[in-house]
Amino acid sequence: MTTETPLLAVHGLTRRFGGVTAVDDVSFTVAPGTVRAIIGPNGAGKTTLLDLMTGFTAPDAGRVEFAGRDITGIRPHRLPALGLARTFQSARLVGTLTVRENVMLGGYRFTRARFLSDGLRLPGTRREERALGRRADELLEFLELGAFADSLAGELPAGAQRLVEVARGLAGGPTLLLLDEPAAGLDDTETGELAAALRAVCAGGISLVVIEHNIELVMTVSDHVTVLDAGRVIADDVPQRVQADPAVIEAYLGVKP
Ligand SMILES: Nc1ncnc2c1ncn2[C@@H]1O[C@H](COP(=O)(O)OP(=O)(O)OP(=O)(O)O)[C@@H](O)[C@H]1O
Repeated sequence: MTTETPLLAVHGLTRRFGGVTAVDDVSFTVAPGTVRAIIGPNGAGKTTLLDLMTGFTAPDAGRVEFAGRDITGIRPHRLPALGLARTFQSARLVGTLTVRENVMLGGYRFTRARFLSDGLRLPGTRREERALGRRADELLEFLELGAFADSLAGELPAGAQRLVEVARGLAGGPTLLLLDEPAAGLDDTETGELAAALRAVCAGGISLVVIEHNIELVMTVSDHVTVLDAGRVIADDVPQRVQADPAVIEAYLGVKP
């Protein structure tokens, strides 16, 4: 891969559900160490697009390349080993586990061999677990969450929980992390802290794709923004230009500016 090669390239992705084209010929790229936000009104196709990029849904047309390799239709559990991780709106933290344990969960590789060695508690497994714990502590320090490592995740404020989800996403050492509405339910202060953390992650060389409704977060963290409406890309530009784009304003507000 050359420095010009995008880390992620989405070409003409299309997915229909009956008469609805949820994602309609969508293309974009993500360069190494950059942030691309995907925004759009409710029902625009954002979640379907994320599912298409991560093998949870098969496309009717188009393809996805990651680090120069075609990953279209790949089984989702194979992605972490390639360096692609994802957070889920529907899979928040395990409230009854500590923050450290939650982050460690993101680093496990669930294979048949692993299942057996874990069950037998072999020495290699214990070594690996200690390494995962150290990695979790490093990530928590990096995200300024070290003081919470032994707290139960369910007892943390919403903003800190969302940062722990980012740490869990990073635990497997991805080069690309896809975040599904990381700012949902956060107040302005918490959103600002999340934005700073995401910029720090990116400065460390990790690329991000962020699906988000919170425009404040999108404007602060993104290098590029893709705007979807009814499955189609209606804008693809830097945040300042997207914010001023008449088609984007119309899609969001339902009025011509
Ligand atoms: N499994 C499915 N079966 C039928 N229709 C679906 C399915 N998944 C999504 N759709 C439809 O595809 C379109 C895009 O949905 P999608 O959830 O991807 O949008 P979204 O931008 O993520 O919306 P939101 O912001 O509300 O989460 C919608 O019209 C939705 O009803």
